[in-house]
Amino acid sequence: MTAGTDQRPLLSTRALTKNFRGFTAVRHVDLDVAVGSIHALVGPNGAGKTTLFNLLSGFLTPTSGTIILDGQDITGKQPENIAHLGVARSFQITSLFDNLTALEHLELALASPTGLGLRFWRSSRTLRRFRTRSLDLLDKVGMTDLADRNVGEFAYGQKRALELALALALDPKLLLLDEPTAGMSLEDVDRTIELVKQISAGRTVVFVDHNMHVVGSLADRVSVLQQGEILVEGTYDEVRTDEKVITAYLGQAQ
Ligand SMILES: Nc1ncnc2c1ncn2[C@@H]1O[C@H](COP(=O)(O)OP(=O)(O)OP(=O)(O)O)[C@@H](O)[C@H]1O
Repeated sequence: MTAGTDQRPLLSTRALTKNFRGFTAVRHVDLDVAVGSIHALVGPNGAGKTTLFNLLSGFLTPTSGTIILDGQDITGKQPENIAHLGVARSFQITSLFDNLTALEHLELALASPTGLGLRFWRSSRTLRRFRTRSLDLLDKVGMTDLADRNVGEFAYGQKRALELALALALDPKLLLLDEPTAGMSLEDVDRTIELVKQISAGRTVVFVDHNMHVVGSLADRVSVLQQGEILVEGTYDEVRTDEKVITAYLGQAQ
């Protein structure tokens, strides 16, 4: 977090809980994410990270508990409403179209009512209104050269960078990144770390990643989840030396 950053939470959950037919995937989670911070969610497989992300972005409705965004209760709101309130999510599973160019993806995203979906057909004249902003977003993720190329030709790392640009199209207050470096080469991982640092300027980021190099390089705070609960929260150095965290990960290794 940069010096002088406001410490007020942009996002808070209280006793957030999600049950799936008797199984509790997220249990009484109290999470505070400071304005302007980069916050990592880590934990062994099945700890509840994806479920928590789905709750924060409205893709799942909590069984109980509350989610407050910038002072507003967003518990139980639909994903489109949450997106409108300034929360953007980049997905782990790619949702790009091979036969559209990078520029077309961004123009469509900007032209759609929520900025997220590509569901609405728009005339090319309408889309051109979004060209400058689209090029600006491509520039932010270092993809200007690829603007007119079909996404089908892109390498995996380039597709993930385009997804980041799409997530930025809404100019979100809060950016949720689901495993931004999953499946990447070492080189792409380092490029993505730099990219996330760059695009996080002026916004708040929550991300899930299994790669501890990524977590250590990016996160101001780290919450470690285990069996749906927050086991430990702190800086990367605090959590990585914590006995409970070491035991949780050793348990997984065994
Ligand atoms: N729709 C569902 N119905 C029933 N159980 C579910 C559902 N979604 C998730 N779960 C269970 O909830 C638990 C938490 O899953 P979740 O995907 O949130 O974990 P995770 O920390 O994201 O794991 P990973 O690191 O492997 O992605 C798991 O035991 C999973 O099987």
